[in-house]
Amino acid sequence: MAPLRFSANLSWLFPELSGLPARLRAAGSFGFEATEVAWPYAEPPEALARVAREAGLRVVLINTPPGDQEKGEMGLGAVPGRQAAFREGLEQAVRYAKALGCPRIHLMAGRVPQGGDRAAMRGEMETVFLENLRHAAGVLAQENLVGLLEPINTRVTDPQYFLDTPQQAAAILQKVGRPNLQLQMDIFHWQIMDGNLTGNIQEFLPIVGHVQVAQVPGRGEPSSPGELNFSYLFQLLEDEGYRGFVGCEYKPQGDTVEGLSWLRSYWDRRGRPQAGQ
Ligand SMILES: O=C(O)C(=O)CO
Repeated sequence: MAPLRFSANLSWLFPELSGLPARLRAAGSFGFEATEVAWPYAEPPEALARVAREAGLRVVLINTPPGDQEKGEMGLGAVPGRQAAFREGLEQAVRYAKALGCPRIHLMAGRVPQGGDRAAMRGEMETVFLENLRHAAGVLAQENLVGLLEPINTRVTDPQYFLDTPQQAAAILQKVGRPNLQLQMDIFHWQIMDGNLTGNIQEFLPIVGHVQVAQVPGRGEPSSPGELNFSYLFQLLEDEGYRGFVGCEYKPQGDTVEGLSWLRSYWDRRGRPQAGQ
């Protein structure tokens, strides 16, 4: 089986470095071939693309903008009344993805609006999400881009988030029925919501376009103390033939590079894919 390919999530890694350019350089120096950034929008895309190129890095995932974070927004895809803002954010994300050569965009669903009742709003929010996803799939297809839906756990991380299980996301993807919309599997969130990782990974991997990892419950390195056996989970992903990227989206428990010893060990044991493979 081919070794897994890892991506440095620079919205989480290298917090000891200020600014995305410095984090890009640090990720390249460590030996990553790829990075992902939730919201790269504070920097001009061409400047970021230059730094990434100089660092020998591909950018493999960005998110649609969060919306008005001061009003508690965390994505707009399923938020009633925010369709125009979602479409504007999608256009911005597509501009950045094209400049960065980034093939995937996480289409953030967003939260049940403050004061709203999840059960009462579920139908309306799903209808808005389906409408926005059909639009997004068409826009992305023109640029040969993939849109991703990520369930985020509502037990701990984000109780108001609209999309919180792979079952819900898969049902929405089924309804939209566009091949360039896929599932973003964040193993941290899946463990917290349901456990049953072997069963869920095997069931949903065929529609997965990106994976992210962090230990549970502390959201630290895969090697940090916690519930998950990543030696087993990485082997499972290899055995199941997963060929996408695995995003290191975790909170370093100390110095980022020291905390990456688990990845050095993986590369020592499994070898490193050649860049561009
Ligand atoms: O919160 C997360 O896990 C995300 O990946 C948001 O993009």
